[in-house]
Amino acid sequence: MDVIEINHITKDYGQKRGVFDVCFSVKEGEVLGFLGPNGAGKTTTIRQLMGFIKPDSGSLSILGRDCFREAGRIQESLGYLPGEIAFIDSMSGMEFIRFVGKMKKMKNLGRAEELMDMFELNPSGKLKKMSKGMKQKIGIVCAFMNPAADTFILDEPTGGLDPLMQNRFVELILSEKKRGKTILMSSHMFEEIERTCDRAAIIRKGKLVAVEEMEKLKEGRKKIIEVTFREAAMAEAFAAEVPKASYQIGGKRVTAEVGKNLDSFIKKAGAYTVVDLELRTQSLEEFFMHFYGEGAEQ
Ligand SMILES: Nc1ncnc2c1ncn2[C@@H]1O[C@H](COP(=O)(O)OP(=O)(O)OP(=O)(O)O)[C@@H](O)[C@H]1O
Repeated sequence: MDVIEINHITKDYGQKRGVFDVCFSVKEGEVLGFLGPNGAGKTTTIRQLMGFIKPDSGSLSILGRDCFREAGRIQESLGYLPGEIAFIDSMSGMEFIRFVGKMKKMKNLGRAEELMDMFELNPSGKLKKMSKGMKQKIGIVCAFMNPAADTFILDEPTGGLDPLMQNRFVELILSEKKRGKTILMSSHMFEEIERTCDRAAIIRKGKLVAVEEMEKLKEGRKKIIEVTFREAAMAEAFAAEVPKASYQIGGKRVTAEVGKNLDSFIKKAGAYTVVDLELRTQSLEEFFMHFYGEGAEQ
């Protein structure tokens, strides 16, 4: 069953800004990563899901309710983490968490306490004196504090968090996923997407360019081979024989993408004196650049 449905939405801000005919859905119990470069339209899409802005055309729904008309009802069982959180600066972190708890009509803050422990957050200080990372932790606590929430929408959830806390965040997502929660999250962090998501939706210049199973994206990554020869002349001669090989002028190293051609690549290299050989898999980030780059619409 699709929990979050985005049906051909367009929000046109002019000068090719906005989102155009975006269409995808998030299934029950799925974690979907929403990826794209700066200004691609991730936040614009998320704001429409939250009912903050109305699409020019198309529609969005969460659990069958229209995101714009029924935003209030939807939010009762939704956890939301905005990209930029508007805090009431005069409050302490704890006062803010209590305030959000009250808005969510929560009877106790047990889950919030657990999350504060998990993220090693001391919320007693004033918000205006808190670092970006601390504020982000407060945002995470507020987004996940309602145990009754079944759907989560997270806009750049780990912005400002250090690597240790990014790891805690990945653990939190995996545990919520185990509980069957449905999660849509936008991110620039390829590692956290790779570790948490079932599928990824990729947006570029306001248009969706791909929605793919994570496993399939991982399989699609190329292998990169780097061979170092004894002499630069050997590297040059070898690079000329291999399509898609890159060779730095004057260098001894040749870098190439390999797939089915691995065997012929090795045999050709074997005709020269090889002093070092390295094989690595393209990172997810390198792989996504192919969707982000020029000509990605094709
Ligand atoms: N209220 C608005 N009025 C005019 N243009 C807007 C408005 N909101 C967003 N835009 C433009 O729409 C485009 C998409 O912006 P959006 O914030 O959705 O991108 P994003 O993918 O979330 O990027 P980032 O990763 O930088 O947050 C940008 O060109 C932005 O300048």
